[in-house]
Amino acid sequence: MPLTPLLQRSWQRSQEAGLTPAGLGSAGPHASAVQLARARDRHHELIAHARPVLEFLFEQTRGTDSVVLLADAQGMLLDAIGDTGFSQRAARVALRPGAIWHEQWRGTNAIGTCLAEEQALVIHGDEHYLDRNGFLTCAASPIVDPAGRIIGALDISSDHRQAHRHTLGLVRSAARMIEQRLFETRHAQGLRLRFHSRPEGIASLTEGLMALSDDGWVIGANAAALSMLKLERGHIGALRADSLFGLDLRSIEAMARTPAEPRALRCPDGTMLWLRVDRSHSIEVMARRTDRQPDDALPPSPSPSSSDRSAQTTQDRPGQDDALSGFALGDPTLRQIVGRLRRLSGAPVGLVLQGESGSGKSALAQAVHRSGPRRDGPLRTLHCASLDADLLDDTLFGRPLERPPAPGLLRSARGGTLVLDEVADLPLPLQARLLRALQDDMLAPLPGEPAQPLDVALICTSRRRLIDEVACGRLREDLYYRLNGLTLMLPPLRERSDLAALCRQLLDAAGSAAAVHPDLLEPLAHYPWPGNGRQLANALRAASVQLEPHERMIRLEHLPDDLREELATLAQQPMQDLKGIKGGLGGPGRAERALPDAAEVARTVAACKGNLSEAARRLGISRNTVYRRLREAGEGTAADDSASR
Ligand SMILES: Nc1ncnc2c1ncn2[C@@H]1O[C@H](COP(=O)(O)OP(=O)(O)OP(=O)(O)O)[C@@H](O)[C@H]1O
Repeated sequence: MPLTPLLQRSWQRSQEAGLTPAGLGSAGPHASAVQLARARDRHHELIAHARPVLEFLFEQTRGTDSVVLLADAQGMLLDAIGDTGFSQRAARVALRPGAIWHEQWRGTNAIGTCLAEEQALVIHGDEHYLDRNGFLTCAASPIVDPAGRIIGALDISSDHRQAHRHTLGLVRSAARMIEQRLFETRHAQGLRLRFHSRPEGIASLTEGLMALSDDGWVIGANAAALSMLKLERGHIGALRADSLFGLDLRSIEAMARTPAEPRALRCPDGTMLWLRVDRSHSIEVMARRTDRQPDDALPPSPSPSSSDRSAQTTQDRPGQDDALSGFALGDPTLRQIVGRLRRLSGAPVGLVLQGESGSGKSALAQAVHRSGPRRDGPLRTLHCASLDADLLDDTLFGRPLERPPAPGLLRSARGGTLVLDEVADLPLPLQARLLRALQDDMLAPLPGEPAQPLDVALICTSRRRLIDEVACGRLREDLYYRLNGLTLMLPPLRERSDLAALCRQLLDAAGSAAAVHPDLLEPLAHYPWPGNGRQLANALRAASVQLEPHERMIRLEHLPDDLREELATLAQQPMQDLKGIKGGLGGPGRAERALPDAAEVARTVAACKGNLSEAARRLGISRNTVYRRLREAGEGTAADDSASR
């Protein structure tokens, strides 16, 4: 059978992974029930949107010996629906939730290969690398999120005698349905642009969708939009709508407010557009490409200077240009968080901010204070993890009997805000004392002064979930309920869709006029950022000082060595992992020697005193894989502490 170039590449990867066509008995990798539950929890949004589509596909294929599958971006099966008889047969080759169909484990197969090749495809019969999968014919399509990242794959697997030419089209369309649902949810509140070469293509599965941030940056686009505008994923977050459509944001917003007939527009590159505004304040744009040359790619728009941007922000969001708006850069989760904080503003409700180290909890706490009615009052912070019990007591409650008396933070924050950083690190006796003060809502009087009401807004931050701290006895339950009026979980940087905007903000804050080159945004978006915003801010600061005086764009070569190294490792994964373990081609089969599991990785990291780089070296895998394994084992938080080492 002549191999297509795609199959050649995939077979080559399978071979390099140490697989042999007759290999892999029953010992293929399979997530434990706990790991599967965690993965399903992590991907709950994808699963929720995919489930009705899976059911729809199942209806289309019912009675044809088929199973419909949903996988995550690593090829782990998250959901499956199929004909009972065939499902049992499929389960024998691990076509069931928890199995991992990444090419490195199961060779050429529709799910793993579509993820590796980033395209929809069919793998039929003996095109599968492993003989045992030869009875299957499978069609799969990647699923891409609004930020342009592949987040999973959809697959229909059938008995190879049931191969049908239309299956690939069906899977591809179904994947688009899921992507559209994700898009609508993630960008329900923002401005949305809809493109098509024909007016009747609007709202069809082939429409281009684009979402804009409040200040006009492109923060989401589906594959059709990128293809119609000849853009790449890296442009998401790096372009402004006005540079694409020749319309300033005010005009777009004005149209969004008034229902109107579609309006013709000509883009700067000659593309004809029709713009229609609907009542739900989304915008529909119909695009007709004119005689643009194929290589006439849209140039990335130059980033406006920070002064341009701040001027525009002030104009575009009257009354909203406060410290909190610095967190609404385009990521839907953060936008929702900011919305909830604005509604909370000034209410006497305890606020708890949870999130990984460096995800911006302290920065957000400061922004809450600066944007609320207590902004003119004091802002104080107590770092509960960094002081011993006596010092904490003195710092929080003061030393009233001393001459002069030391007031303590509870008193000095009166009329303002007190941030309790890592509140569960307060020793239990101090927690009891704090609870009493909060319940009394009064401060013990200083000598010669009357007792005073507390009058302090409390914000607690924690890297761990406070409810878990209660469960393990580190935080008093009664204090927890007193502190916890509204709990918000900040997303880790790797899950945010506003990386480009955050880079600009951090560079601005560092006083740098530099910008991140669009080509660099894609690798940065795939990096897991264990140190979150803190790590990004440091990397950008370090990179910006590497620029020559005539340079403005930060590129790969300007990044710190360790980050560059990790990005390079990441670019080579998963094959790099395999090489580290197997010593390249010809090594023993995957079934005999697997990647170290999460427990082994956790043990090695502990032996290396939390130094992830050293653990990676000892295990012969990349640091990024170490990090991923720790997260699988639920130990990401512990690793965060040492991740910057
Ligand atoms: N909107 C933002 N999102 C993420 N990071 C930000 C943001 N704004 C600023 N940062 C950067 O991230 C750094 C870390 O932020 P911050 O100290 O608030 O994190 P944290 O979650 O409180 O971390 P830790 O738990 O380690 O104390 C800041 O100093 C800043 O450089």
